[in-house]
Amino acid sequence: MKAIASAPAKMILFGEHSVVYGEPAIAGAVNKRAYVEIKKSYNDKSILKSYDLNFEVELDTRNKSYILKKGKPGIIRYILEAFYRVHDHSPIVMTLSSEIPIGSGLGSSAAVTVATLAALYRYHNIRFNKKSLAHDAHMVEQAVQGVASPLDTLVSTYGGLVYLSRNKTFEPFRVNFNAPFVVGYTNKHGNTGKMVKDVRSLKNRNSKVINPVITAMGNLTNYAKQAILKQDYSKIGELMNINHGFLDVLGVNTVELSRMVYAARECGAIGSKITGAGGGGSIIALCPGKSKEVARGIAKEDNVLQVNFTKRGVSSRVRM
Ligand SMILES: Nc1ncnc2c1ncn2[C@@H]1O[C@H](COP(=O)(O)OP(=O)(O)OP(=O)(O)O)[C@@H](O)[C@H]1O
Ligand SMILES: C[C@@](O)(CCO)CC(=O)[O-]
Ligand SMILES: [Mg+2]
Repeated sequence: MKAIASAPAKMILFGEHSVVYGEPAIAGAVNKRAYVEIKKSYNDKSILKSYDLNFEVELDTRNKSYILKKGKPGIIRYILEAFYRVHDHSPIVMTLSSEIPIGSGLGSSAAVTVATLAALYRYHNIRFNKKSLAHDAHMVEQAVQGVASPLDTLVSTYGGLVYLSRNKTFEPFRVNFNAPFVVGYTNKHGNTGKMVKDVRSLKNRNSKVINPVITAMGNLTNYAKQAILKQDYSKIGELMNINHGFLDVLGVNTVELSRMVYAARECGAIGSKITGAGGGGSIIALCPGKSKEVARGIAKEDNVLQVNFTKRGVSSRVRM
């Protein structure tokens, strides 16, 4: 018997970082996924491995520890946190494969966490639904990162384009929003846990300056919600540019991200901004009628990822 699960990456359109302080955010699932398979091990060892990410770990479930046979511990921490919450001591082999660039602001950690938990629940025949899964995945991200909003794990679980409000209710957008975005990413990775902590200490050191910025980011997201409902691309673009400026204020911008953001605008994007935690990672550019030009402009020095929004969230099953 095998348990199989997959979950999508996400793109944050508005509200990264400010969402950690309870401000609203808008994000959508995209058609790049993380896939997890869990099956019984035929020796007494439990192994977690990924060919894509080039790691292999032997689990010591009784001591909640592990031996790293190959690769970097990074993303493994999310998988282990999920395992220790659900798994017993029975030996298994878990394989992860992922189409999502890691540490690039596209929610690789959330997708891996959601897919791992869903596969574990299937493997152990534990009842779950999207609400409980999104909650549990958020707990895992929070445990690993210290601080995390529920946004990434919600989007990865439910799929679609969603608005997370100030009181943490989340609403799917009822419009068919197919705005043409180009994603650019650098080879320099960000680390969400570190970026969130850096923003928090900047905020603590300069609260009277940074607190109003965070509130303004929330207000901006609410304007953006209206603009999306009206499919008003030029307003969305204008708000993306302002949002990028605020993220720069929070200190999560980098030379590479700036380079991509301005290259995109020069090539005809009507809005461009960091997406995700920053410190490396990705930008998104809204470029109606100019996608090819913008992709070419970014690709001169960085990488382009072709993505589309998807309604498909987590998916899981058991195969005999
Ligand atoms: N090559 C790698 N192999 C394994 N883990 C990695 C590798 N590169 C980065 N990591 C780890 O992967 C994790 C990525 O999660 P993180 O939340 O930082 O990024 P993300 O989810 O892709 O972006 P965001 O949270 O901004 O959407 C980090 O813990 C990082 O240490
Ligand atoms: C930076 C952040 O807002 C988004 C990371 O994709 C962190 C979080 O919401 O947990
Ligand atoms: Mg993450």
